[in-house]
Amino acid sequence: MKNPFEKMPTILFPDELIDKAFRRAEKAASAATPRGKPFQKAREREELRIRTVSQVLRDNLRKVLDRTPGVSTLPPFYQELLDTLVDRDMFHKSLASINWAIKTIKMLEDRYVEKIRYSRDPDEMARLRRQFYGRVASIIKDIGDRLEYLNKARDVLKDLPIIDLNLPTIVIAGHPNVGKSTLLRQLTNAKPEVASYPFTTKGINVGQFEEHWLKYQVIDTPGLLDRPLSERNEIERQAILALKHLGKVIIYIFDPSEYCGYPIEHQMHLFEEIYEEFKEFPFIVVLNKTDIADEEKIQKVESFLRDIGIDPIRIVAKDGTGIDKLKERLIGIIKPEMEAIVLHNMGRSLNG
Ligand SMILES: Nc1nc2c(ncn2[C@@H]2O[C@H](COP(=O)(O)OP(=O)(O)OP(=O)(O)O)[C@@H](O)[C@H]2O)c(=O)[nH]1
Repeated sequence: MKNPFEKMPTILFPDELIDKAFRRAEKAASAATPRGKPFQKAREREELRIRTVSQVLRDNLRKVLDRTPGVSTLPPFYQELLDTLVDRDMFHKSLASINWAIKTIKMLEDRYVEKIRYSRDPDEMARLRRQFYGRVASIIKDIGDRLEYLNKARDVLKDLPIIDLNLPTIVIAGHPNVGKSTLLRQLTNAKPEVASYPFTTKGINVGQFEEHWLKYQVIDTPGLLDRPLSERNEIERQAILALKHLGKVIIYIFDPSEYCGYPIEHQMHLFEEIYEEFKEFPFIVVLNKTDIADEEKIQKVESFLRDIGIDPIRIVAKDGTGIDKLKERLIGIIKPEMEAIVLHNMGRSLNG
């Protein structure tokens, strides 16, 4: 799945949109070759102007509606992100007002075409057509603020991360510099794609790997799961909530070498916070940089973890040591769940 907002079109300013419609109408009217008496020719031209203006306006507005996903149809991950970035209520109201405008313009079109059909006076027809122009122009101006709001929302939303919501997702956490991106590269065997994520200047790193015909997605969100809760603002908390809709397993990385710049006591403290925050998730904890770490520090972290029932894995992300074991553990957690989902879906399609 792609970013669901990727196809949202830019919307013209109200004046531009109105001008465009009126210009098209003039072009259509002058290209037409109506036949009959003068009042019949005039009628055909005025009718054509009205229909064209209505069509151009409605087509442009319809495009916005068609290419903007309805909020309630979005996966929870994107709904959560939407809430942090734009006002969901305003977003919804803006779309509703476009819908209203489309219907009202169509209604006016039909009404004015009918009025013109009853007339035999070209001057009156022109007056009616101008009246129609005035009314549709004011409808477009009325929704101008809403259109502008959607334009701004689009600029923000089109940059949301491209994450495959169908893949089981593994989220990496741990202090800065403990080796998160090194592990991601090692696990996914590919240069991770850096997608922009609205809460960090660094972007989100996304990579995938395949094992036993199942694809897995690994993401690292620098700046998000590497600091204590108290240092996070409201938006970051919301972003973490969004991650919760996405993740299946958390890999937490310790750096017992302390080369990352954080003493192990700090790392244990952050771990406790993240462990608490994601308590409904399975955790896999790795001890990285065991090639350069003191055995004593490694054991200290290990015994801290074992006390809370976690069996950590020693790795060296830089050269791949321990990665196979880590993958095995990941697959052991995710695969049965994925298989259960596949069986469940197969059962459903067989029964229905
Ligand atoms: N000796 C050793 N160094 C490692 C290992 N894994 C990572 N490093 C080094 O640790 C440093 C930090 O690694 P990164 O992968 O950039 O760490 P990070 O957690 O992604 O950092 P941020 O994205 O800034 O949070 C780099 O210089 C890596 O080369 C390891 O297993 N052993």
